[in-house]
Amino acid sequence: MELLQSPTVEIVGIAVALAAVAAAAYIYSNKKPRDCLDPENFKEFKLVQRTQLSHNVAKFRFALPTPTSVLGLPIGQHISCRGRDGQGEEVIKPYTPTTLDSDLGHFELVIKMYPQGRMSHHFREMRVGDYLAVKGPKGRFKYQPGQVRAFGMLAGGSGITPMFQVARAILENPKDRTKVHLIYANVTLEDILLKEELDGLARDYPDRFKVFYVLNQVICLVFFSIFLENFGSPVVGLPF
Ligand SMILES: Cc1cc2nc3c(=O)[nH]c(=O)nc-3n(C[C@H](O)[C@H](O)[C@H](O)COP(=O)(O)OP(=O)(O)OC[C@H]3O[C@@H](n4cnc5c(N)ncnc54)[C@H](O)[C@@H]3O)c2cc1C
Repeated sequence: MELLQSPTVEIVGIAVALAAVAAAAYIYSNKKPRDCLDPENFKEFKLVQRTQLSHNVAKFRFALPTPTSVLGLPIGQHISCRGRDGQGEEVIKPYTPTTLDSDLGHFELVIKMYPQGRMSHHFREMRVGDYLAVKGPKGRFKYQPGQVRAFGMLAGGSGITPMFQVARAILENPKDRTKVHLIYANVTLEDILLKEELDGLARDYPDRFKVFYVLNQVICLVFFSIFLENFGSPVVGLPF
């Protein structure tokens, strides 16, 4: 009893308690959020939001286990998604999320659904509350900041999603000074995926990001404007 009441013991006790609190706070603040992907096994993620972007394109948002969880996908890599086609047969296809690990608690896929596409059928049928089986990360390419001075990217249709993922990661990293030039081809204006987001990047990072849209139906006009923008003078003698 006497010992417990001694002021020296009390001070030591308080110091020990404070040190424990400080250590806990340090460990908590340095704890890396747990990755949710498993490269060997499919894991199920719940569809929490589905937004139709055009007649055949939709954005799917899937919840991660907690609001602070991260998917854990290295920049430049993709995931495998498993579903069932119109005949009920299993189908597995690769997709690149448009979200990064800086987006906590969820990940998003922008999917173009083809009328006869097998996995397209699965996504077309998915409703909020359904689960998607996902495995990953997959792929050999992993982006490291400063890897190159500038990226020249060429994408068509839904091939934009890997480019968007890498471009976003580069541009949103204030320590990365890499430049990105993207030529993005589609059939019509309505087919351009993520246009608002790409235009947003071009607006926010004018010195580091340039996007050029190429359309089948107005291809000459677009090449003409690309030429004007880059060389500053009208093109003479082109065959159109
Ligand atoms: C690394 C990577 C990332 C990708 N990321 C994305 C992404 O983020 N978003 C995205 O939308 N796509 C992405 N893709 C493409 C995706 O993997 C699929 O290829 C796409 O969704 C089509 O798959 P599907 O099973 O629906 O079509 P499939 O069944 O493979 O059909 C492909 C095409 O053939 C046509 N077709 C199929 N059957 C017939 C038939 N009997 N007769 C005539 N035509 C037919 C379909 O209409 C379609 O045009 C990515 C691909 C890769 C390699």
